[in-house]
Amino acid sequence: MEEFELNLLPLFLTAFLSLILLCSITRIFLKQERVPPPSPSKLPIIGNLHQLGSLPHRNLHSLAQKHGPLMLLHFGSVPVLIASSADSAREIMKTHDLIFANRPAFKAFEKLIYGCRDVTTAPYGEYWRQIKSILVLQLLSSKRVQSFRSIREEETALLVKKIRESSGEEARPVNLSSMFAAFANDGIGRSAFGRRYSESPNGKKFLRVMMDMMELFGRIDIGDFIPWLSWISRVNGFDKRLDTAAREMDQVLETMIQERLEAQKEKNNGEIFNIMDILLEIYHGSNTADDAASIDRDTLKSLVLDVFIGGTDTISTALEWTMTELLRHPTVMWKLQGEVRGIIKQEEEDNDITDDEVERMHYLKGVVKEALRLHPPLPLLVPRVASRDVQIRGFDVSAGTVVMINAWAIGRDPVSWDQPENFMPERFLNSSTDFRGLDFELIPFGAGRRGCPGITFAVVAIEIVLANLVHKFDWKLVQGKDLDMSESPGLTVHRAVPLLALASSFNQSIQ
Ligand code: HEM
Repeated sequence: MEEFELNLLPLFLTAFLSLILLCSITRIFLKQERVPPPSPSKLPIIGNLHQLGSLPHRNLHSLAQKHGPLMLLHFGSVPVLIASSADSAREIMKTHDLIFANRPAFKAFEKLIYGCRDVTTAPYGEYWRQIKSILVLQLLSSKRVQSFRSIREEETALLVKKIRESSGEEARPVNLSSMFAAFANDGIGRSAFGRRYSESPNGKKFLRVMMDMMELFGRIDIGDFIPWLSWISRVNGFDKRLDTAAREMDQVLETMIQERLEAQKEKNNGEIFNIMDILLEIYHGSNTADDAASIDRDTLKSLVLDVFIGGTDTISTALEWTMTELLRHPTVMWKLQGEVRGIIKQEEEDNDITDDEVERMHYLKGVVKEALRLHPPLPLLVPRVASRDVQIRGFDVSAGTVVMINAWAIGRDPVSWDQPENFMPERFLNSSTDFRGLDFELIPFGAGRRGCPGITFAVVAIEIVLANLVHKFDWKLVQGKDLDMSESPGLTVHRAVPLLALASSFNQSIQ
């Protein structure tokens, strides 16, 4: 028996060693089979962070031209997938939308937005589904956007008045950038809180803190990418700035809630007409919508921030770039004026342009699409993160990889667009290509589950402003000055220098 056991030992040992060998070979073999997307070379510790520069969409576009439409970069120790073609965007936001439905939890988001309790930064899951449905079905539905029509019309009329006044008899240059910013702030302010916030002390503080927040969002916090260097943000004051902005914003929002509750008591008519009113109803449990979920106070404030952060800078930037392109392309401007002035009948000349009339302005719609193609306000959209391992266009992408989609590069991709660098709204006239998330060559609003819920709100505002500006004025560049097309760094990419133009009032009846 002993002899038998002894004889078996070498056999067991051989079998055991063979098994280990087999496992190792299989592992090596499987590892070799994993094909990561191509990567530019990186530096120790910082990875590819140094290649982002101040305008990452442009630098990533140049890198993609060398390495392909799917690249794997490393920001510090974090793998970041960059998608720069319509096909790769489609795979991420349509084929594998669920896997990429999460957002990375950056520290600025966590600190500034109540631990990511808003729709934009909340992790994908039941909570996000509930609050997104509040935004989509209650705050930004087509019906609700329609109900804000009088606000849009009044704010547009005010913009036209300001242009007339600031231009004067002698046609002084008008600063369109600052006027568009005021239009977006006041339009959203009135839709959200029922009043123009640029007029009250608390509102002014709100706008100041909001600007601070936007600046902080646009910064790279080194600790998000190289965790052992997170102490730098404590030393250089970044953490303190985040804490101060979060505290100040909370105070301002609390004051707004109190003001709104007081206003409701005074009126005592329970009339619901703005976003804060609806949110307060949901918060107090008196909302009667079928799917009304309850929300706590931090969620209420986070949703207000969603509307402000999502809507103000983006709308004013879109207007700024569209007018820039119109001023640089007088033939397009002339064609657009022809369309708008042809539809607005002479006797209505001083009346507001209606939504129905705008619906018939097909060239205007082409102009807006073309401007958003060349100048998506958020050129890298809002980052997503892979929740599990997945293959994209034959490449292996690991769970935890952050994903950035370069909508700016996709809008200029010669594979999708003829003469991509040229501003040609005509390209949309006989085309069904739209920006609502079905055509991946044009995705200024993103697509899929995490797509922008504010498209209708934004587009009707942009269209009505442009229709009025080209209807009521003739426009020229400030004499002798070519338009500087530089972009300013940040999450939302504005013009680096304000847009100045000459406006002269147009009177249809004397033409
Ligand atoms: C021209 C105007 C606008 C542009 C270009 C724009 C663009 C975008 C983009 C690119 C995203 C990310 C989409 C994705 O990950 O696929 C987004 C998300 C979002 N936008 Fe907009 N947006 C605009 C206007 C608005 C407005 C007016 C609001 C609200 C009033 C708004 C609220 C939001 C929110 C809450 C999200 C987060 C959605 C989510 O994560 O589920 N946006 N927007």
